[in-house]
Amino acid sequence: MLSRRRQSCAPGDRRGVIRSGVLENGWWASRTLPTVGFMDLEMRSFAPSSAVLADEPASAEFLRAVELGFHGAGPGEETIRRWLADMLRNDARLRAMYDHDTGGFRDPDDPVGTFLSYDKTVGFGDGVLLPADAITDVTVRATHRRRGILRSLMTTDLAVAHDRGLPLAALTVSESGIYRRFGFGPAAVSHQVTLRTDRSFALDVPTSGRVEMTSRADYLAHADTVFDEFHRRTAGSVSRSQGLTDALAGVFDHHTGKPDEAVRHALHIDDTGVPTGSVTWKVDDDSSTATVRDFVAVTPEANLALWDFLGHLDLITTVVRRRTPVEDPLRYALREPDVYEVSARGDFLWLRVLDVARVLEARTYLVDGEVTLTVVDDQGFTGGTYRLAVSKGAATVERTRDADTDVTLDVAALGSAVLGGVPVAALAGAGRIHGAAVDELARLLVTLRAPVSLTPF
Ligand SMILES: CC(=O)SCCNC(=O)CCNC(=O)[C@H](O)C(C)(C)COP(=O)(O)OP(=O)(O)OC[C@H]1O[C@@H](n2cnc3c(N)ncnc32)[C@H](O)[C@@H]1OP(=O)(O)O
Repeated sequence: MLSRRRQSCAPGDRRGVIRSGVLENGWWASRTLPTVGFMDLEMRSFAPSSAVLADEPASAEFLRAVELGFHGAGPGEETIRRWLADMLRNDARLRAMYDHDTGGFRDPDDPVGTFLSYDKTVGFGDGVLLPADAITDVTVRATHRRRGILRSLMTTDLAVAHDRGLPLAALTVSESGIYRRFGFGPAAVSHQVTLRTDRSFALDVPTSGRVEMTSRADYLAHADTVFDEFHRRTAGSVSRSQGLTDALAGVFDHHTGKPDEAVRHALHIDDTGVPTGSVTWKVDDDSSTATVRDFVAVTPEANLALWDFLGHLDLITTVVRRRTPVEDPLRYALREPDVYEVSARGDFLWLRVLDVARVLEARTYLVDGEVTLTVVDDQGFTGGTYRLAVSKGAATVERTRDADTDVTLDVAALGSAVLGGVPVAALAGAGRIHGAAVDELARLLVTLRAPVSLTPF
């Protein structure tokens, strides 16, 4: 049951308040937030119930507002219809803020704030997948920024996720300075790689399996299976929606909604005949740069073979790949490693722990040991002291009233450290983790591989 309540701040009140509230599955949130200006705000939470655009004007306006927030040229009707269908398939939760004080210059049904979340899974490696509140499409109209609208939407969404028992929230960021205050920490780093593929490009190790360039349809027949296997095996991986797979494969162009015929497709098939890698790319207008749109390798063999294939495309002298794992083995397989340049680095996946015990118990450990952690959580979801005991690679985590804390960290630092994406020593050096047992925690949280996410959302 969803109820809508309208709140306002009094005209003329230059230090007024927004009181935002929403009743959802019995949950009531009410927040008082500092703000300025004249606003008559209402937060609505809703979900599309149809993929027919005409039946879903609020969802369509929501998507148009998202495009406005990201300075886009505006998605065409066909794109909106596709995203609507995807939201429907994925039980998206839309939260939008409306300002009814339009002065007569704006449609009051155009959202001034948007926020979308849906349930995904985050891989913890070895087949372990934890449910997560995946947050995206966060925008606030340029005229309404820095008045607490994002804070209001985020606080509501996280509280609902926590109440629903989700152990994690996840997002990718447009700017890195925004989300730590809400308990998110950068958890999986990724690189943009610029590969010089002139005559100096060559591997000096053999590759295995075969690479086939395919039609879009043949590619799509295998892409999900390849990704699902990668996701199952990989800590840090975030599950994908059909809409994302389709968009990366060029099934539709964001602006026109029509197929993007310039997108090319290839699969890697291993020596036993199983597809273990998939790649899509597009050649830029200069005809000499190939930009990778998607690159999924289940095995190191698939990774090398797909890179080798891209590196040998005739006429192409540069291959650019975003979302490259930080521990990409390619560099070490090259005859001349300096053709491989890390041209950008980004904190790609951010995690917000909502249930400390479930998250720490989900991963495996290389060493045994014990440590008592105090987690500081300004939003009150997870704060407290926990005893982490690891035996034979598995953790047991219990809340404790034990005053003897070994280590204190804020919840954002826990999000960064939990999958081994940011070393505990670096977080301690940054002053985000402290206490007598920092080294013991660092030893416990060490992982064999850095986490990897290949899912933009
Ligand atoms: C998960 C995603 O979707 S990532 C995409 C984020 N969206 C964009 O980048 C689109 C363009 N930007 C925007 O739409 C808006 O500026 C937003 C959504 C980033 C911020 O919305 P606002 O309503 O202005 O944020 P709000 O006023 O609630 O600010 C909350 C806090 O975040 C801080 N903050 C907001 N934006 C930024 C920013 N760009 N950089 C650093 N801090 C920021 C505020 O100072 C405030 O801090 P405080 O409460 O601790 O003092």
